[in-house]
Amino acid sequence: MADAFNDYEQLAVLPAGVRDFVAGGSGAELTLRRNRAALDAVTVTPRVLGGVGCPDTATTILGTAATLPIAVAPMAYQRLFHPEGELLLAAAAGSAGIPYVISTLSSLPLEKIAAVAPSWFQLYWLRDRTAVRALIDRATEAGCGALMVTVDVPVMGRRLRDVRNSFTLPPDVIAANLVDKSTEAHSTLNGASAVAAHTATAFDPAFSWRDLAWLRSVTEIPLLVKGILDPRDALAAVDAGADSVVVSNHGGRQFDGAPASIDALGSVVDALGNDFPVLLDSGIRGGTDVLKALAVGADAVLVGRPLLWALAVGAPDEALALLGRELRDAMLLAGCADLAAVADLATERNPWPIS
Ligand SMILES: Cc1cc2nc3c(=O)[nH]c(=O)nc-3n(C[C@H](O)[C@H](O)[C@H](O)COP(=O)(O)O)c2cc1C
Ligand SMILES: CC(C)CC(=O)C(=O)O
Repeated sequence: MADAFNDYEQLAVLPAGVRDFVAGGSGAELTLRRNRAALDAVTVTPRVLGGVGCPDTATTILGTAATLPIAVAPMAYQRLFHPEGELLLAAAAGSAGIPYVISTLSSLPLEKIAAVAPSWFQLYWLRDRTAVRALIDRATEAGCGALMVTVDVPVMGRRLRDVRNSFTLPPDVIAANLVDKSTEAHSTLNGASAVAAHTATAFDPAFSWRDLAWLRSVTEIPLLVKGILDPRDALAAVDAGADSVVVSNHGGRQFDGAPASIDALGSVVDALGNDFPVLLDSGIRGGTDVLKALAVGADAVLVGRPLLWALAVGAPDEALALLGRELRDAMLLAGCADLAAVADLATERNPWPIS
């Protein structure tokens, strides 16, 4: 049993290459580290004597009712961490009452995952437009409640840990949704990362606003654009028909030099206005981080790596229960009866970060 949501990284027993694939970032991992330093540097001034008692964490995210302002971030290849992979994590999300986001690169077919819990589908933009269309249709048919299109991976960031490890997927972990390309991440060329080689052939590096407008024209499903950091791009996403944006630097795995997501959040919220739904990810490691993100202006967060470590331990349900408890504790300590009160808290970026 873990004591804190962030404990599972220590508890997980995984091959070194898999551990590095999860923990690593791109380049010198500056943005990866910045995510944590910036969240640590945010201070929130608590309110007192509000008679809170039992804080209410319930919300609605893009029309989906959720018990917490949290969704499971889309993450590829979850059978790397547990034989049941996506099914176990999605079921835990379903029991916790929060949305699970199925990755384009899930290691089980999206239909099987959507059958165990209310899910959204994350879309990577493939060179093959017919394949993109097929994924949208399959996700819709499977009952996915929203489409989250990822816009910060024209190509995978150079993950030096994966390159140095010549990281490849084991034979039983496949990209189950991609009919022709499901096993391409299994062999390396010249000691490169096989995952990087696969995405370089599969993903369209020229993905553009015009494609996003096309996507909007072919589906009425709620559309989230994941990977926004600049307020001008946030406005362009809204122009293209997005229903929400996810402020994200992909957990420091893409452009190494990007700001921390929490530092980019304020200007995006200012540009879009308080009523437009904005999500955030990258660096959320506990209930206090969730509260900070909401106090700075997010409506909800995506939680990433800690849930993969928890999956490896076989305890994603316990992890989500802990995260919920941490959020309720943080709300009580900060004097917030509900999430509207969290949005009203005063925040500052402390010039003397703790670490
Ligand atoms: C192992 C791993 C796989 C990921 N796969 C995807 C993916 O398939 N699609 C996607 O949009 N983001 C993917 N991401 C990024 C996450 O959705 C999220 O943006 C990131 O993990 C947030 O950072 P954090 O984990 O440090 O909180 C992946 C992240 C990790 C660690
Ligand atoms: C295989 C990758 C493109 C999946 C991903 O988004 C990531 O590892 O960050």
